[in-house]
Amino acid sequence: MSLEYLGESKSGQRSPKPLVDTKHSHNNGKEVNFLVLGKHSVGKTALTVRYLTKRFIGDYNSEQEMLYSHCTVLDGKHVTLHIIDTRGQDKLEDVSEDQVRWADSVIVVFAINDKDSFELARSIVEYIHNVRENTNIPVGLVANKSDLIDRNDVSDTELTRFCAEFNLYFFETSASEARHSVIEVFTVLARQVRIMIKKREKLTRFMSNPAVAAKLQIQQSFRNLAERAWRSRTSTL
Ligand SMILES: Nc1nc2c(ncn2[C@@H]2O[C@H](COP(=O)(O)OP(=O)(O)OP(=O)(O)O)[C@@H](O)[C@H]2O)c(=O)[nH]1
Repeated sequence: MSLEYLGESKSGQRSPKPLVDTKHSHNNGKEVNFLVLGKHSVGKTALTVRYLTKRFIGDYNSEQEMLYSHCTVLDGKHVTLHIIDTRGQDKLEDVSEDQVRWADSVIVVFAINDKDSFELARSIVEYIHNVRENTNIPVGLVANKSDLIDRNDVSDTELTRFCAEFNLYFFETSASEARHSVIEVFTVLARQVRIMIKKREKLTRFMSNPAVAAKLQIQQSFRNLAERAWRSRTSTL
């Protein structure tokens, strides 16, 4: 495993200067961009650091936004994960649209003992959905601090409905007590990103095949002819 710290930003504006080039290059899924969002103190840094270093420190610097680059092996293939651990949002306006566009996958975190953090997570998910409407990216909803189970403030029904509505990958994690739950978040989402990229590439190859393009064109011409015939028939009636 190699871990490389690439940069930091103290900006908390809606569209801070991106830490990385926000133009997308997929490299056949060899690189995956993760964006970690959520209200202050829900455990974004704890989750990210736990995943990268195996450690739970307990006290983190919340002033800085960090970008990490991490090489790992996923399903037998080398993959580099770029992870932006954001500073934490107080309101939706603190989310950077540039970063949402940069991401191949977004991890939206809330803490189970903080109902407000769930409400903000809800708004963030809706925002991602609007910004990325044409590109279906895997979005993970992470209920962190699951070790504080007796202080759970968010109902299962509410969660199930929300996840179904937005097609979210749901995870319950405890950065402090269960590293395996944290690994699962990054592994499942990175795998989904790779699957989606492969599907998109396959479709692009299929569509760029001249025989397929010609067939589609012929089908479209028939459709246009049929539509014209139908229109002229209905206008004479
Ligand atoms: N009990 C418990 N505490 C946690 C867990 N994860 C994080 N914490 C604690 O929650 C507090 C906030 O954690 P951070 O990782 O700094 O949260 P953050 O979302 O990065 O916060 P900002 O950077 O301010 O946005 C710290 O005191 C952590 O020790 C967890 O799974 N369980």
